[in-house]
Amino acid sequence: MSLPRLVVLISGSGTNLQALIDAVAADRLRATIVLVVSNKKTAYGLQRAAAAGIPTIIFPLKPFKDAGRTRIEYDIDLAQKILDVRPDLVVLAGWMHILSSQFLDRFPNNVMNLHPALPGEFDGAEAIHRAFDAFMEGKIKRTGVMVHKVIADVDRGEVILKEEVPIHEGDRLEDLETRIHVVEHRLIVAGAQKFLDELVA
Ligand SMILES: Nc1nc2c(c(=O)[nH]1)N[C@@H](CN(C=O)c1ccc(C(=O)N[C@@H](CCC(=O)O)C(=O)O)cc1)CN2
Ligand SMILES: NCC(=O)N[C@@H]1O[C@H](COP(=O)([O-])[O-])[C@@H](O)[C@H]1O
Repeated sequence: MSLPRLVVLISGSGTNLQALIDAVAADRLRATIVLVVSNKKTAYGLQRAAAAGIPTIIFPLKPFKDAGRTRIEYDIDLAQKILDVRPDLVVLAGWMHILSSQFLDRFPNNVMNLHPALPGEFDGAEAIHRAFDAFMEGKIKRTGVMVHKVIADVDRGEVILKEEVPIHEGDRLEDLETRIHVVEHRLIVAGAQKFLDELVA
């Protein structure tokens, strides 16, 4: 029986992609990563994929904008490139574009996102910084990480896994970022495996 096929979308360093790569190599994630797509040509995650022998596509939005084309057209082209490799699951691992319904309609119930916040808190970009600011204002004592299904409503899809992350007195932002990234690297693997197990159940 062939392994489930993952496509991973990135925009940056790719430490969460690396966690997936390492988990597949160590047989802690029963899947194969068949493609990595980045919207940023400078994303270090592209180097991580290449080092692991994983095909990559660099697909920036700017050429579409420069040609007077829309984000919807971008999303439709992006979806087709991904569909061409027949994924079982698309993982957003630091993918920093909001995906339109025209993209999501092509992937019913098999897009997953990692987000460094708890459900209903700090949706969107810069979640860790915003949580740290809320802590410094005395509003929260903890934040967290979640893996969720992706719907049009940003970061509001069904939660697959979540984990609280404490914020300690005296923490600097980088202390919280480090603590969160450790949880992310574990949760993205566990969340992908749980998602795949539920797909075949
Ligand atoms: N339809 C959905 N698209 C995406 C989701 C989602 O849940 N539904 N998750 C995000 C990831 N993400 C938070 O987890 C997130 C990433 C980026 C943004 C954002 O405001 N992006 C800006 C552009 C930023 C940039 O290009 O530097 C934008 O798209 O205008 C919000 C949330 C991935 N997509
Ligand atoms: N809203 C989505 C979001 O903020 N995603 C965040 O981007 C970073 C990607 O790091 P990486 O490129 O090292 O995996 C991670 O912290 C991830 O939670």
